[in-house]
Amino acid sequence: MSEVLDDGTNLFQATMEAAQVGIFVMGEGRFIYVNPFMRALFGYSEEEFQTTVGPYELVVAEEHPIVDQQLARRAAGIPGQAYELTGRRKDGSTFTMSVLGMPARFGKLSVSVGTVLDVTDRKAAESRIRELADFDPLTGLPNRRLLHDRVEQMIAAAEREGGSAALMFLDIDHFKRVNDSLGHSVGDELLCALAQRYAGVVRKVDTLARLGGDEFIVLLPEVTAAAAADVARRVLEIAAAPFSVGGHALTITPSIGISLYPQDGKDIDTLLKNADTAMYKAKDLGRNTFQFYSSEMNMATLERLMMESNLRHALTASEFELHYQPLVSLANGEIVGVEALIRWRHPDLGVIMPDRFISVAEDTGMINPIGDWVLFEACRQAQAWIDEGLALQTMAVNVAPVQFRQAGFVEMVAGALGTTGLAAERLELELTERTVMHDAEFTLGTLSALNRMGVSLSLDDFGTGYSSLAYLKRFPVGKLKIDRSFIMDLERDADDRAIASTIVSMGRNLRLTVLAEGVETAEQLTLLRSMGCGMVQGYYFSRPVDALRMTELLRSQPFLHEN
Ligand SMILES: Nc1nc2c(ncn2[C@@H]2O[C@H](COP(=O)(O)O[C@H]3[C@@H](O)[C@H](n4cnc5c(=O)[nH]c(N)nc54)O[C@@H]3COP(=O)(O)O)[C@@H](O)[C@H]2O)c(=O)[nH]1
Repeated sequence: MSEVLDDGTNLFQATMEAAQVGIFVMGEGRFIYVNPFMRALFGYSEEEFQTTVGPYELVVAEEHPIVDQQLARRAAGIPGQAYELTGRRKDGSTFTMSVLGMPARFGKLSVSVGTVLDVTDRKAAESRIRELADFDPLTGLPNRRLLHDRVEQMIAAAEREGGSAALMFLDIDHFKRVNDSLGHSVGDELLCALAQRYAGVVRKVDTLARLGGDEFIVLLPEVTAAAAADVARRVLEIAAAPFSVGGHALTITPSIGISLYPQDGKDIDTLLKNADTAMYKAKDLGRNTFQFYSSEMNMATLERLMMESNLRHALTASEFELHYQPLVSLANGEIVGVEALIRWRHPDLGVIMPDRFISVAEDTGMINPIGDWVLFEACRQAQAWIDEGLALQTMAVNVAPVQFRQAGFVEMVAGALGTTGLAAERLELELTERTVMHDAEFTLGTLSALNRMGVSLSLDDFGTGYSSLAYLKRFPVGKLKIDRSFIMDLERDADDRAIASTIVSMGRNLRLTVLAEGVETAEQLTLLRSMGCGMVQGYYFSRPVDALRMTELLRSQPFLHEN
């Protein structure tokens, strides 16, 4: 086929044969000329190129549309630019090639002249360079440069969407000793094994990077402090099991520092610096632990973690107990009921008040079994007092929102009453205004079912949320408890007096009992009585007391003379 182009000097032939690049001439979609280098590159003979092998045979099937496109452009006389394709040899093996085709004319013949280069090695080298630029060669993890990019991306997204993040600085305690005593290759192996374990703890969206030496970073986008603490705890756990490296069983511990975006820094350098400072705090505290940069976060998170891990145990270890506070009738000073209030008697920490653990119990789902226990225990105690002949009309029990909305709540209440023998009319469930108004139609169904059973319902913390008066009329509620915040300054604050008095009148008009919470002084009592409030509860009469003391109060009825 070379005769078509040969000017008779053999110069063309010699040049083509010496070229270390594939050169081809194509016309009407088939090869007119292919130089020896190109024939060797693809493994086809000159004859095969002349007869059966066209451009499609030289490229993997998925890239045929690109071939179509390029052929069309050359046919239209459009000059080409080098592009990359996956070449396919006669033996089926593939390689990356760079192809450049140009439209040309030889006499009357319109052709396309092109070159083909095998760029497989160059591509591999480029990717290796990229890898070296972005990844740590020992562990294959992102390096400082790539971490920098990821943090910047995270900050840009968080600024747009108001998100949060945590940056965790992990440093192996006494790593130098491993290198010094067992050599660097054992140290390197240990780092790789540790990196693999760390990788098992983080999510896909997180970045685990190695800064160098024994320093690793974990970037956790979209996490709360508690979730970051949870990850840190898991990192400590997974690092604890011994490593088997170079024939040695090695046990290591990390120290972890955590900085939070945006409160501890709004750029990578500040976040890294503060996480590093926190990591040193962790080392100072004896190592194998984590620390937040800000100390308040440590206290809050540690307390929460302690609560979370101890709450479940507390129930089975019978660490909860109920205290009771009298509900006093203003008509005659009689203790007509009691409110059951949970206490956690922790073996090391002493008595923990509900404000410190109820929200944790709600978040972890533990509120359901705890709430069930409270209900059962309160019913049992109420029936025990009644069996003793004590006049107890009402046992009031607090119900958390999550507990109220759990499936089977009504059945659980029925079960507690059935097991303990307490009459439903003696049980009063206290729900906050917010719980009740959250999903009013759902609430209405549950309240009605409880009401049909004979259980009374009371609206706790009344005045702090916002009740729809229309719903208030429809809900089968029997009592409003004026929130303590309105009673606290009753003597001094005219607004509080107006609010309390309005709630009392509204309750009376709706035929509801009104109870004022948090009564601490005789003056408050006098004011509430003048407003026509029906019931009171507060330290003025008694703090919450244990069952034994409450038995004495119920027996002695010491406030009858307060009337
Ligand atoms: N879901 C559940 N919530 C519960 C349960 N037990 C208690 N709680 C809720 O925890 C909050 C704090 O309760 P506690 O520390 O027991 O405080 C109660 C009283 O001690 C306090 N009180 C009563 N009188 C006074 C007073 O004169 N002054 C004053 N400073 N405090 C007083 O009020 C709390 C009772 O409040 P309330 O329930 O609104 O009637 C509290 O929100 C409890 O509801 C439980 O078993 N489950």
